[in-house]
Amino acid sequence: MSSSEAATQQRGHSSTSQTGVNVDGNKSKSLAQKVRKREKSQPNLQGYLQKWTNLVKGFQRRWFVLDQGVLSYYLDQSEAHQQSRGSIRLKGALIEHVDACTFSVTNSSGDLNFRIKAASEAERQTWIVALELAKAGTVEVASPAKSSEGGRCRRTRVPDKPNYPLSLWSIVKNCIGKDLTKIPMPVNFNEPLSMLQRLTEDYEYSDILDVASNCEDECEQLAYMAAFTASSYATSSNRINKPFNPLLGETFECDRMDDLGWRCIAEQVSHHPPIAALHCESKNWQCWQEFTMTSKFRGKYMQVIPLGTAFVSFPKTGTRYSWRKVTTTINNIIVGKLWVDQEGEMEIVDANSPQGSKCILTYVPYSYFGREQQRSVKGVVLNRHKQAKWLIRGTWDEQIEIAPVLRTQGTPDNPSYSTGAYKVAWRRRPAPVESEKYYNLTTLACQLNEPEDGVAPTDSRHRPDQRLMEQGLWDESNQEKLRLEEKQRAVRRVREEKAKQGFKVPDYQPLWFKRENASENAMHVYNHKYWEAKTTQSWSDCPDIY
Ligand SMILES: CC(C)CCC[C@@H](C)[C@H]1CC[C@H]2[C@@H]3CC=C4C[C@@H](O)CC[C@]4(C)[C@H]3CC[C@]12C
Repeated sequence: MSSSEAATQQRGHSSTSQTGVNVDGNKSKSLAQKVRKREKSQPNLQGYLQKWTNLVKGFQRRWFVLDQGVLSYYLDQSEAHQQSRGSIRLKGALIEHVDACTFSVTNSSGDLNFRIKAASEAERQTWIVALELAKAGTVEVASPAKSSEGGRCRRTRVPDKPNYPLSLWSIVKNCIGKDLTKIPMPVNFNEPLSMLQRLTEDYEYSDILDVASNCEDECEQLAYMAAFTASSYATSSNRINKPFNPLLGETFECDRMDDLGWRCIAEQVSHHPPIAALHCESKNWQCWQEFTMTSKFRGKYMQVIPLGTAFVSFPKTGTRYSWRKVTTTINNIIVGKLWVDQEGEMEIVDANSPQGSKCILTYVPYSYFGREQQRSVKGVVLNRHKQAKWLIRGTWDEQIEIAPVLRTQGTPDNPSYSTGAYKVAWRRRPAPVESEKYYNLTTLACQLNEPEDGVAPTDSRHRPDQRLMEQGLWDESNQEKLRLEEKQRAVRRVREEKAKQGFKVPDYQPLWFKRENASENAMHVYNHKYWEAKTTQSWSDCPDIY
């Protein structure tokens, strides 16, 4: 029996059922009546209960116990390890389903307890019933919060996507062979996020990096890295809208130090070809990447081949890794429902020594091995002597499991392994309720474009066409988009004119990144000036791009 199970039983509750919570039959009947009664006076209740059920569904293997007013969340042993920063992840999961302000999370010696803080008396009542339903017991829900504790209160959704049908084919049929970023497209196919914001979503499952940062075994660390790289594709399974192509000099900051433990800054450092540079930091790790892509539109489908490299460094273990992203294919451009696939081989290599250990991951394309293999990811971690040490299996849209290799048999060309037990290194959080109405955005994604005071004037959140689009004003947005693109072209023309007249005109100089040629592949790296500039609001060097 795991310790959590023991704890559960000690308190006189039995283990979880399918929905993660055991509801005593008789009790739930009377509670159901109670709910119906309350519902009459509180039409909102059903919504809360729906949210609650969805929340619980997401945690099938976990435990919920109500004890003296505190709803405790227990992890079984294997996950306790995986979620050493569980409070954050837990909070993240909860934020997906309920207003961020209704929760505060505390981490007490191994167990994770969360208290529910209601914003109003009505909401408090609602939670009492919801919790009673989930588990019989006396519940005490804290009274309305005076001020929101820790972290600020963030929005949890964006306006619904309006329905203005337009045929994609009618727009792109004359563009076969062209690059996606060069095809002029109305916002009807967009999502209300810039590519800078979309790339920031790579850190949605940053808790995997926190776990990896504590791995003493480099090969195990690499296995977690595999899970992390796969997790960044989760959203692409149902997000088939085009992010806004950032303007040259556009930036995006995302400071989630207070609740998620990281902050990220991104800048569009080149327009032709479009290149974005990102830098994300936390106390346990640092990540940076340069992203650029080539894309080919081939008629029925379109392929995006990302160029550029992503890096991670773990100060605690002194390790650094790098990898390149795999090819994304967007299918059914002409007819049918659009769908996205990932394919290719990804090598996560030791950035300190090329002879070091590495992880080889294969994103298996659809149709290769039939339906059961859809979206599957398989891989192996090799140590510096090329011996297999960990196996990785799973899918990029659901979960990744990892297991240590105990013995290798067979021939070098056709090895077979016996492994220890597989553990879940990453599991996707369930989609927020009704997200299909708003571009299938996750809660984090919704919060990325939330207006915020004090950010740079070049921040994606100030981009007017993107804001109008989010608000559903697509005609106005399309007009603005044309204006901004024209403004960008005008700046470029002036530069070209000057060059023609023999003036020496330097290329655009990024404000927050510098081009580094030290390594064999030149790339833009962070110059560590952004957050300092933010504290003093020194934005005078920012270009006027909107
Ligand atoms: C014609 C229109 C509708 C096509 C839309 C294409 C969209 C869905 C494609 C174009 C470029 C793609 C992105 C390319 C690279 C990455 C980086 C990776 O770390 C996560 C996925 C992500 C972010 C892809 C998501 C899907 C994407 C945004």
